[in-house]
This record gives sequence, structure tokens and C-alpha cells, in this order.
Amino acid sequence: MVVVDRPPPPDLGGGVIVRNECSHSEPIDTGRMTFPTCDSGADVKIPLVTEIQRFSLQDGPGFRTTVFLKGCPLRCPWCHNPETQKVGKEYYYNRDRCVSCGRCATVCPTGASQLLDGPGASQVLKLDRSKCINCMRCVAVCLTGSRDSVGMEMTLDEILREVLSDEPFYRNSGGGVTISGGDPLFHPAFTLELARKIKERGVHVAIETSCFPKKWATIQPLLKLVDLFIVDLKSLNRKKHEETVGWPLQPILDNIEHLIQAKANIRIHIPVIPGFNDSPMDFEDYIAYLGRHAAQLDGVDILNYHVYGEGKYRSLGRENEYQYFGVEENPPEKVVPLAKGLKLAGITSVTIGGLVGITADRHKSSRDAGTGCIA
Ligand SMILES: C[S@@+](CC[C@H](N)C(=O)[O-])C[C@H]1O[C@@H](n2cnc3c(N)ncnc32)[C@H](O)[C@@H]1O
Ligand code: SF4
Ligand code: SF4
Ligand code: SF4
Repeated sequence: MVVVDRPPPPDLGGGVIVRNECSHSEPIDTGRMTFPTCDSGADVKIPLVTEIQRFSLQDGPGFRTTVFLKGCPLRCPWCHNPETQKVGKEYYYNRDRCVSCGRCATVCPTGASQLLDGPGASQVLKLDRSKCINCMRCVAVCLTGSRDSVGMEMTLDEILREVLSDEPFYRNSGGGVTISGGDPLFHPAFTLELARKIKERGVHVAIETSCFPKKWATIQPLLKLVDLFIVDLKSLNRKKHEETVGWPLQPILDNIEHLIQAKANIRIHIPVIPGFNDSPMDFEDYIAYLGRHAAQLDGVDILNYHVYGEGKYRSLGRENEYQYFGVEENPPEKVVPLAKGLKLAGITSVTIGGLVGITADRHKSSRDAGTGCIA
């Protein structure tokens, strides 16, 4: 075990950081640091953080700070946080900020960034992502913010310092910290440790997860540390779930049952996606299933599909993966029958939420921004 000389900050009790891999953490292709305090006594890798969003009002009770971890095994084709799906570093290329200065082309080792002749005597920057090796050299030299890296390397102490800086707001508003992503259960050992450290300060902890097929043994240790499990239920139709989300539904339902049995505090999120789960039959399935568990649920938040992720797919050069360009958002009244049905089925707290869990949008959808930023 190689011990890295990193003194803990005086007030947080952060540990010595060691470079050693936890035998039970998820295999991830990044994570420069590890620390030695997960339950097994082994060390865990720290995932990249895409953003720490403060004063969030919609991903749990009160004022919250949400930590977005990078890495998710699912690929929901409507996902508004595509930058959190891959575990490794990426970069945005915001074409509307590019002045074709060519600095990136000068340092690019593969020719992915090239200055080409444009109209008249001008030159135009062309980015060919198929040649890109994500070395991030262009990000380092770009002066306009056109290249913008996604994924911060942070130590546990740095994350804690950031999320605990708003402790008074949490206390006064009944808020706390939400661990989201990506998916926090993709990094179970790290999530456990982060939750433990936050809990030690008496701060409310929520996790926002798809509860994707994870062994219950992995989720179970979180019970004593997590005050609220916000579980996303993308469809109750087994075929559609498997075909579209890429994972079977049953293990997710099993985990929800386990959480219920363990008397965990659970809110269910339902993203209502046009053409996927917005038919009367889909609504009936949700109402029947969740109605059966009404007494054990804290509530249900209905998240009407929105298009705020569009611009990010473009800026990441992943527009081919997004199948919802041009798909209109549902009018709010579309989800009212679902909300009413859930209330009638006995769910006491039903909300029609909006931007739950979305990260700050520097990459507004071209529909909103009126720009076409195509890499
Ligand atoms: C980005 S996810 C991160 C946490 C976890 N991976 C999950 O799926 O719950 C946070 C929330 O955003 C919702 N969401 C993702 N894309 C959306 C979209 N285009 N419109 C509305 N809600 C969306 C998800 O359903 C989930 O409730
Ligand atoms: S991406 Fe940045 S460095 Fe490259 S040409 Fe555009 S402005 Fe210059
Ligand atoms: S990240 Fe890609 S485009 Fe940028 S310098 Fe490296 S290879 Fe070139
Ligand atoms: S599970 Fe969550 S983060 Fe992962 S792709 Fe789906 S919506 Fe996005």
C-alpha cells in the first residue's frame, strides 16, 4: 500500500489517502485517488464529479446540495445528463464560442482538431471526434471556453468541504445533501463513505438512483446512512424496460421491495417520456403497482420529459445517441391523470416536478438557445 502524503483538514477528519484498489468497488476506468475506510477495510476509488450544485430545491426536502458523480451503466435515451454517463473524462466543444484561433489544432497529437480553409481567406476549426483520444490538451490551451472539460478530480475532503459549507441552510430548511449522477450505486463503496462522512455531521442524506440491478447486499449497508432513497422507475413494462434501458426490470423491483421491507424512506421518481411510458396503460401500471405500496412510500414525483439535455449531446459530439431531437415536451396536463390516479390509489404526496436532478445548463438546448452547435 502506497501512502500519499496528504494531511487531513482539521475539522473534517479526512483520512490519509492511499493508492490501492477496493476489491468490491465497481471497475472504473478512472479515479486517481483512493482512501482506506470502506466497510471491507479495503480502499475505494473516488469517481469524477461533474458538478456540485448548491441551493437545489427539487431533489429532496429543503435546500440541498447535489453531488453529481460520473458513471452510470444505463443509457436512457432521453437522459438529460449525458455527461454523467461515462466514467472517464470528456470535454464539451461549444462551437458558438469557438473563434477558430487554431490553438487546439497546434497541440492536438492526432489531427482530430484541424484548421481548414474556410470562405475567402478565413480558416475554420474542424473537430473530428473519431480521431480524438481524449488527451484533453486542447482544453488546456483553449482561451474562449469553447473546450470545456467534464469531470473533476476531487478528494473526499474537497467534496465534503464543498457540500458541508451550507450546513446552516440545511438545518434551517430541513435540507441536506443528495448524491446523484450518473448513478451513485455505480460507485457503492464511495457513496457509502461519502454518506457516512456527511451523516457524521448530522446532515440529511438522500441518494438519487435508478436502483439498477445491484445485489441487495451492496445497497443494504446504505440503510443506516441514507435518510431518503429517491428511486427512478422508468417503466413497469418488462419488455420495454429491457429493450430501451438495457437492463431487466425485476432486479430493480426486488431492490424496491427490499427497501420497503427494511422500512427505508423512499420516494419514487417517474420520468414521463413521450412514446415510451406515457400511455394510459403505462399510467395504469404505475398506479396499480405504486398504489399497492402506498403506505410504505414517502411519495411520488412525476417528472415530465424535458429537452434540456439536447445541447449537451451536441456539445459532447454524441448527437447520434439522442433520439429525442424534435420530440415535443408533454403539456403539463398530460401527466395530471397519472398524478390524480396515484393520489386516489393512496399516495399522500404526489408532485409534478420539473428539473429534478438536472445539472446547471451551460449547454442549453439549441431549441432554447437558437444556435446549432454541431461539432
Ligand atoms: C439524471 S438522473 C440521475 C440519477 C439516476 N441515474 C436516475 O436515473 O434516477 C436524475 C433524474 O432525472 C430524470 N431525467 C433524466 N432525463 C430526463 C428528461 N429528459 N426529462 C425529465 N426527467 C429526466 C431521471 O428520470 C431521474 O429521476
Ligand atoms: S476550440 Fe478554442 S482553441 Fe480551438 S480554435 Fe476554437 S477557440 Fe481556438
Ligand atoms: S482531446 Fe482530442 S481533440 Fe483535443 S487535443 Fe486531444 S486528441 Fe486532439
Ligand atoms: S439511469 Fe439516470 S443517469 Fe443513467 S442514463 Fe438513465 S437517467 Fe441518465
